[in-house]
Amino acid sequence: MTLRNSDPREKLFVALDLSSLGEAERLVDRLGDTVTHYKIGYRLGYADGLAFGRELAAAGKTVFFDLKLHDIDNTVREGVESVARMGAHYLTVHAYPQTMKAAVAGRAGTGLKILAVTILTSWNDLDCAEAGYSGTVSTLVPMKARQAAAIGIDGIVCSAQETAQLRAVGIPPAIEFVTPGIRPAGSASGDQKRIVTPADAIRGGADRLVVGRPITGAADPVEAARGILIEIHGATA
Ligand SMILES: O=C(O)c1cc(=O)[nH]c(=O)n1[C@@H]1O[C@H](COP(=O)(O)O)[C@@H](O)[C@H]1O
Repeated sequence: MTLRNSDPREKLFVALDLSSLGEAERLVDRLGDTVTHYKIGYRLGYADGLAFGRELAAAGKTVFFDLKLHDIDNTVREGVESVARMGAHYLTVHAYPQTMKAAVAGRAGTGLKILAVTILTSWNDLDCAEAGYSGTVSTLVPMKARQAAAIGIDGIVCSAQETAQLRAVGIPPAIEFVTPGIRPAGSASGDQKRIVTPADAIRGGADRLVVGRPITGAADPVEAARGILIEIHGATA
């Protein structure tokens, strides 16, 4: 294992789900070198966060734009081309075959990695049924992950509850497993329904953990991030 791969910070994306640029800048300053990987989603992204993401990338941070794209092929491909020019490292799309194919075409020749969101970690089997799916989480996530792998997607977003099963059904190690729904023991689950602790996520084969409120909502975010990094380090083989 290389030194770089053994740095637990490589495995933690902090979700900057904050309401303003000022708040995000203050948190990033406070976290300093403790955190190297950031995710920017709807809340901050639509509040000048995309330009901030570009600045973070220029400052050497790894930046994940969580835009969860899903639209007609042309719009997805051209949108991905624009994101690739912003210097972000990761971008999410929903794991529908046409959307994933368009995203892979849009990022061709760039360093941008496309992550496919399978079934949201805030969903359980009842939510899948309500949305019109005939399958369950345990059948839909592998189906979508296989489709993503065949299309050439770089990573899969799922719960860490599913990662071991996905490797067992042949999703190759080159495809990263990026897992939200991470909750340190004793922390509030909020709207997340498929939660896993940081240590169990790593032991189960997650490559990267996405953590928002357990860090952004903590009285001491630096201490919360450090606690999660210690758990990741302790669980890394
Ligand atoms: O694509 C994502 O990042 C994502 C997918 C998913 O299935 N579940 C999920 O929670 N997320 C994101 O991961 C973050 C989780 O935040 P917390 O629940 O606050 O830790 C949020 O920014 C979500 O938008």
